[in-house]
Amino acid sequence: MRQEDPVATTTETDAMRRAIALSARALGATAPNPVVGCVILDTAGTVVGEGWHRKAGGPHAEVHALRAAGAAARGGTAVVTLEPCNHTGRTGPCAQALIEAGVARVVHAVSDPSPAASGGAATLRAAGVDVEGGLLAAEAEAVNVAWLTSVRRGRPFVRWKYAATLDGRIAAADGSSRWISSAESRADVHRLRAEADAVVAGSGTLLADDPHLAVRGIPDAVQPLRVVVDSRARTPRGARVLDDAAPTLIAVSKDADTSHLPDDVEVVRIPYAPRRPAAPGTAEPAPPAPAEPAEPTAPVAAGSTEPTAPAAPGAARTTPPAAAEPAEPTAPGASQTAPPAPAEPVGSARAAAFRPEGVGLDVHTLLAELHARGIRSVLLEGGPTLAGAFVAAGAVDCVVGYLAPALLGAGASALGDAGISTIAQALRLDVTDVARFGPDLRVTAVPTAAQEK
Ligand SMILES: NC(=O)C1=CN([C@@H]2O[C@H](COP(=O)(O)OP(=O)(O)OC[C@H]3O[C@@H](n4cnc5c(N)ncnc54)[C@H](OP(=O)(O)O)[C@@H]3O)[C@@H](O)[C@H]2O)C=CC1
Ligand SMILES: Nc1c(N[C@@H]2O[C@H](COP(=O)(O)O)[C@@H](O)[C@H]2O)[nH]c(=O)[nH]c1=O
Repeated sequence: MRQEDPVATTTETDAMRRAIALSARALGATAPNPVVGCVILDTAGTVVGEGWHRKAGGPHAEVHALRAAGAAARGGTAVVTLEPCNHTGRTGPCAQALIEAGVARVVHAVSDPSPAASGGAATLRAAGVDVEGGLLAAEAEAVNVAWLTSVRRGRPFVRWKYAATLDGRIAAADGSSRWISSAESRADVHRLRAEADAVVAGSGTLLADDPHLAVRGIPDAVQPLRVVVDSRARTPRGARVLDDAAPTLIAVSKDADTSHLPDDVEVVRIPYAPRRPAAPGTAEPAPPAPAEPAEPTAPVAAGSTEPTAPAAPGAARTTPPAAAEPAEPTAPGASQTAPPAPAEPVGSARAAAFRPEGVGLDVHTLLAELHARGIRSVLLEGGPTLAGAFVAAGAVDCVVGYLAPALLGAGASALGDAGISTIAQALRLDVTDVARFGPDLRVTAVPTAAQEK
């Protein structure tokens, strides 16, 4: 059934468009909070105040906008992308602030789905304020999709990004992959990193590429938490991901030896994944499957067995000074620091042989751990083995593929075993956007609604 269009003036619709644009300015900077924008119109419909929520713990969008409007807000309209909050968190309830400012009408786009903060519309109505919801809801939802998904699913939103040739290869037969996509595409990836709270890569990618995974070339970007999913703690001491450009977390198994890692590297222990059957025709042997009891995770400092206090929500990120983009290695596999150990083949059977349980760490527990740290959006940068595990776990909410007009004919394909063995099980997607970046195409797609769990 189609929802009734909200009753709103053209001025209010224009103001909502502006509020949505304002909210997008803080993407990647507000975790664990949503992005929110607000515009205040006076009684004549003139814009008298604007604001957006800039970071967790700081004033909400409505408060910024009301401050800018001053007395001109009285009798006016607040146009806001999310239903005003109704609770006292680190700041006071926005519904109350709007009532105290004498606002006569509130137009919001999206209702707040979080149990703690919802109810603002009812509070406003009870105080005699005219409230209208649903204006440009789809546009506002699109900007806030990560936060809204994290509230609805109780885990971070996951955007899986890869760069492939037109024949679907993400690396050549020798494992080299730098670079498949163009400089323009790679610059866009830094924007995706800046909008994410965490960037996640597997140990295969770490060992093959020695990736850096921080945001480069975007001044004032809030750096995401770099997460390496590395059951056996094979991350070498000199890995680029361990520099101080951004915080880093190494997720290892309960029994991994982390003594070689620098003392200040944060390590979290995650249980192994339960075994899942390999798709027919894949090299991965299916190990026996003892039930891994669900375990609480305990963050530990590297080389220590003592749990350390998890970072406060929203505290996982730092804002270092804008760093210049370092010169990229041009030779395949060439890195700027001590080269890491040679990579194992993609989906290595040897790696599986180490473990009596499933392949790698449990994706759900990993995401729960990140959620508990205030992470609301994850950019999964592969590689194909880890991406396959995320797809198999039903934990990919959006796919961003950069397709380069090149052919390789051999080498790893974009996605490893995802537990899909017959065409009827294909994970069908809806394409939501196609764009050009230099010579490449960027295709954005989301799982079709029918398959959403
Ligand atoms: N073009 C592109 O966009 C990209 C290309 N690449 C290329 O991909 C190749 C590396 O691919 P790949 O080896 O698949 O790398 P991955 O990054 O997917 O790492 C796979 C490894 O991650 C570890 N792991 C931990 N938990 C899990 C889990 N739940 N499921 C699966 N694996 C888990 C396993 O090793 P362990 O148990 O020892 O931890 C596993 O072998 C390189 O050639 C690289 O250049 C990589 C990323 C992007
Ligand atoms: N090869 C390839 C990509 N590879 C991805 O980028 C990571 C390198 O990140 P960084 O070291 O921070 O530049 C690498 O580990 C892998 O995840 N990405 C792309 O956009 N295009 C490409 O052609």
